[in-house]
Amino acid sequence: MPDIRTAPVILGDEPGSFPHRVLAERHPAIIEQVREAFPYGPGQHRALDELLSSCTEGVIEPLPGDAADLELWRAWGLDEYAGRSWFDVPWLWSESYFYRRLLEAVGYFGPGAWQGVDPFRPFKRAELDAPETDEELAALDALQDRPERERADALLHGSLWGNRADLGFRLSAEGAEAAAPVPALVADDSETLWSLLPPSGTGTLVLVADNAGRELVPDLLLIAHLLTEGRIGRAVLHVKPYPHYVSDATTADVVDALRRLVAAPGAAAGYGRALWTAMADGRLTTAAHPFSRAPLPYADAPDDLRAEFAAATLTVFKGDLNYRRLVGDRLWPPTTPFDEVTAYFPGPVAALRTLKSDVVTGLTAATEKALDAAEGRHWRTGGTHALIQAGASHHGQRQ
Ligand SMILES: O=P(O)(O)OC[C@H]1O[C@](O)(CO)[C@@H](O)[C@@H]1O
Repeated sequence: MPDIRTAPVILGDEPGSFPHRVLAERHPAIIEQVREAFPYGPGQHRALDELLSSCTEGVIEPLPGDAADLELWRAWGLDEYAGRSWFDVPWLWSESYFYRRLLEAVGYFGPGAWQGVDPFRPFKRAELDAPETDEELAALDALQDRPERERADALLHGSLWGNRADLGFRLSAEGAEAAAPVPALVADDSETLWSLLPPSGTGTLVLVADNAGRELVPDLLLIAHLLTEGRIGRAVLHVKPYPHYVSDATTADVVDALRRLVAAPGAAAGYGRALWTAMADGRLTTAAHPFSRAPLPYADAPDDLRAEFAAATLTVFKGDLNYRRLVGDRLWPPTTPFDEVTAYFPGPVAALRTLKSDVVTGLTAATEKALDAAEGRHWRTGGTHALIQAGASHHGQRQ
């Protein structure tokens, strides 16, 4: 039985490793991509230049003394990590702080005319407007006559594989969508997941969203189905209070996705209208908790958030980043039981995630062996594999 207290926290300090490449290559690429997407002024260009040299060869700088979230970041470890190399602190922390600094550099926090302008909006919009989104929505028409469980499974898989459409990930994994995933699902607890949401259910689903655009649309379709079919009475969609990790969904992205759905032809509009009505009568709400963008695992969630998770019938975490935060961003032996690493979680919990970083738990030894033999380490980060994990047995104990 793997010792869950000793799995090493992932750092970005090993040249050639996946986390190192994200810090050394992806972050500079994101800076340039954002710079090119907007007619920024000289102050913003200067700030982006400074961020570029800081994150590649400098150290972690503290936040400005008047930053509204300074105290939050200090509580999240800023005092401990300021002055150290971006590569030597926990990778999750380093990445999350990079996005905080990027928003700062483009004037997102103001004051000034650029306050609140999402630097990732053009990429999110392009994805929502893409012909692939039309195709995915049109496919809903053929689903309408199928039995409920079949529709539920199709929408669950749509939400799961929608996670492959993450924009930041595409910067360095072009072609992942076309690759043949073998085996596609490395763990499949969908029976457990459905048993937690029986058709006669009236409970609350908390869905901790990941990316906007082509991931958020199928997430919303899944929620619409669960509400309409009475598998849940309420849903709370957790989004980020600020733009984060390139394509993470904010409330503005939920609005864009809902408007896209109601304007679509065919069955898609019906899902959109059902969601619109559910928002109006309170069965669907969005939440943007500050901890959603914390550089920390969910084991450190504050009491109000833990209470919300404890009260939910099921909490579903979407995507790679949320998975890292749910199980802890550590190099677990892949056979470490999912139930064990989520034992701290205060309620039933599930994860829908395509694999885009080294963290993984809950595999059988045979699956791990087959994947290693076929692909070396690539299966962990290539985005061609996915998992559905669910656990109902938990003790809610803090680690
Ligand atoms: O959008 P997702 O599924 O959370 O994936 C984002 C992932 O991309 C990365 O930025 C690089 O893999 C990870 O840090 C992060 O876990």
